[in-house]
Amino acid sequence: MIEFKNIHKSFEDVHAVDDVSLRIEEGELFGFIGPDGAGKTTLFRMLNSLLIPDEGQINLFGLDPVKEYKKVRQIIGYMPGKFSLYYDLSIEENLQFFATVFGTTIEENYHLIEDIYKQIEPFKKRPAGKLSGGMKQKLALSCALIHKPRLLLLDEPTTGVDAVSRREFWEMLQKLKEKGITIVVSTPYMDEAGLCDRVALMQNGKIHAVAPPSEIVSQFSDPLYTIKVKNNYKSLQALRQWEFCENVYPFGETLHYLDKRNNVSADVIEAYLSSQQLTFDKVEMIQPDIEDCFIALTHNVG
Ligand SMILES: Nc1ncnc2c1ncn2[C@@H]1O[C@H](COP(=O)(O)OP(=O)(O)OP(=O)(O)O)[C@@H](O)[C@H]1O
Repeated sequence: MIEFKNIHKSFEDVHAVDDVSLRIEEGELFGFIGPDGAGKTTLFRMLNSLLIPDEGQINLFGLDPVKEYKKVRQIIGYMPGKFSLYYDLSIEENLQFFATVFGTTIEENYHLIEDIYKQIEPFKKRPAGKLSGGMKQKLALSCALIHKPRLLLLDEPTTGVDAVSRREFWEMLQKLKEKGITIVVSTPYMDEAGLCDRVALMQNGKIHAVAPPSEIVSQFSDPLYTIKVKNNYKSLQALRQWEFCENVYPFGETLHYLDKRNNVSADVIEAYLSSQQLTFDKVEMIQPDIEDCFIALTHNVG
């Protein structure tokens, strides 16, 4: 079990992590979801003993990362946001290096990385600096796993990686979870939230919700509308000025709209848009996804 109790960390006047308390069970695939600057990296760096909290305690499988940092570093496989690889070393040399640092050998834990490593093994003599984003990511994951960690800590592992490699990466994480490794991952991509057992929605150093993704979505009870308009910016401004508007935001190529009244129909919204001389395709009630929930939870929160 991993437990954060009232964790605070500031950098001068920035509250990077602001009173975070939560518990992650052993064997979970747990995600921290939040935009840049939410505090995810700072939280991860305290968990793996690279930063000391200003206040609060962390319990990592019974260890205190401040007092027992040497033991903590042995049981964590950390993949930082910026790639951790040595670019002048080849694939094979990078892996060898990480195995040696942790006092193990590639052979000893090869079974753990086999599925991932065999995809890059044909290029094992190539320097890490000459690999594609997806290949670097697979190598970094292999390096983080080579000492058979109890916790795999992955800080934005899919940022800057193409869509196919992102999907493959999450499939690899599911397989590692089946092997009993606890996985804590951060991501700014809301669509990846649905692939975690539970997620924490984080912004401005605070956790706004912790639950399985399906539960977060099911708690969203307000009617939500999608509006396809010709001019998103003009329509956004007009809707924001409408007295009944609870919230409106761009969502892909459409707008998502919430009304202060509970029983408003799409026709009423269409009538308002027409009265403002705005051209639209249609207004439809839709089911929210995790991104809508994130926006709703953090709406009006400083
Ligand atoms: N060493 C530091 N010195 C000063 N400010 C910092 C430092 N590290 C982080 N911060 C600030 O703390 C806040 C949280 O940053 P953090 O890196 O933890 O967020 P994040 O969610 O990981 O986002 P990102 O993807 O941008 O790293 C940001 O405002 C950041 O500028």
